Amino acid sequence: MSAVPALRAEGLSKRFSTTLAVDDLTLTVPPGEVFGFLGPNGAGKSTTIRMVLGLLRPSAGAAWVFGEPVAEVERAHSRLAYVPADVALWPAFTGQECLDLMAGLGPGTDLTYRAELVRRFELDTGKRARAYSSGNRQKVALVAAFATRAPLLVLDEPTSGLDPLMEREFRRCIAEAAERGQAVFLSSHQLAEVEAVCHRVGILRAGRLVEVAGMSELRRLRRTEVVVDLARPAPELDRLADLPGVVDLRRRSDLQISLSLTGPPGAVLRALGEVDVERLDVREPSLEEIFLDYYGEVPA
Ligand SMILES: Nc1ncnc2c1ncn2[C@@H]1O[C@H](COP(=O)(O)OP(=O)(O)OP(=O)(O)O)[C@@H](O)[C@H]1O
Repeated sequence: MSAVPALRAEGLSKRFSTTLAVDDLTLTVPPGEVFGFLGPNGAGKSTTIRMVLGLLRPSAGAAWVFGEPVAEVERAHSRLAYVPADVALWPAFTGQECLDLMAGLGPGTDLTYRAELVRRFELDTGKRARAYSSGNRQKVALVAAFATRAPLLVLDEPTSGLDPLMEREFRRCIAEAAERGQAVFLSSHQLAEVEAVCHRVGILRAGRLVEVAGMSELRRLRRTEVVVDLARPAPELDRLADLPGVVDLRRRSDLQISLSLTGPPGAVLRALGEVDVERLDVREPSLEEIFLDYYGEVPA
């Protein structure tokens, strides 16, 4: 395995008039690593990726793909495949024609794997691209990128239009890519997604990389919001506050409590099993809410 990083950024910055969209970003992604690039809307993820692709000139700093400066577009792109957040395809081409065109542009395509991916993503490649939904356009771009087996995959929020079954397929493809030694740079604003597929994650906040963490460190950011509606008052639930992993227990009324859970739910579920619960609402907070909780403010 090459010792040269798949992706390296050094002091990478981009200013748009008064907005410092990316501020002094330094990071390294070795070959074979799935790196999650996490941040709320507007944090600077797409701007970073556009600089990495050579589509946008940095105001300061530099980036390299397998040692090639990203400004050397042809050489850098011979080692990478890219899926943008908003996939645009040639409207009059069928899905198959788009795939064939993309296969001719990139670093080479494994046609057997591509056929397998078309099947797994249930992509109807006979349709014209203009008739595709945004999710289907995303699938075409994902199939084309995964089928290249490029040593670096750069994916910018690639699953925003995918349904849960396809999201599962996407996660399998990422795992397969990592097993083959490909590096993946995955931008996302979904904590659950990066938690499922990434080895390491960088958190971007208002253009600055505030943290690079392994997945176990990231899990401390994770919490579940639980709201319990009761059929009748249950004052004994006050003791939930003493259970491990329960934070911020609130009694909203005689018949409703809410809490945040940071660990396994077993103890809470057992306690709830002993009272008369009418409705249970469990949800993952958005990344914005987690930031608010963790940093005490919503990123600008
Ligand atoms: N061409 C541009 N001109 C001026 N400002 C821009 C431009 N492109 C991006 N920005 C600003 O830079 C900041 C970062 O935007 P960017 O699109 O990189 O964020 P993001 O993390 O990708 O967000 P999202 O998840 O919404 O795609 C935002 O404040 C945005 O408004």
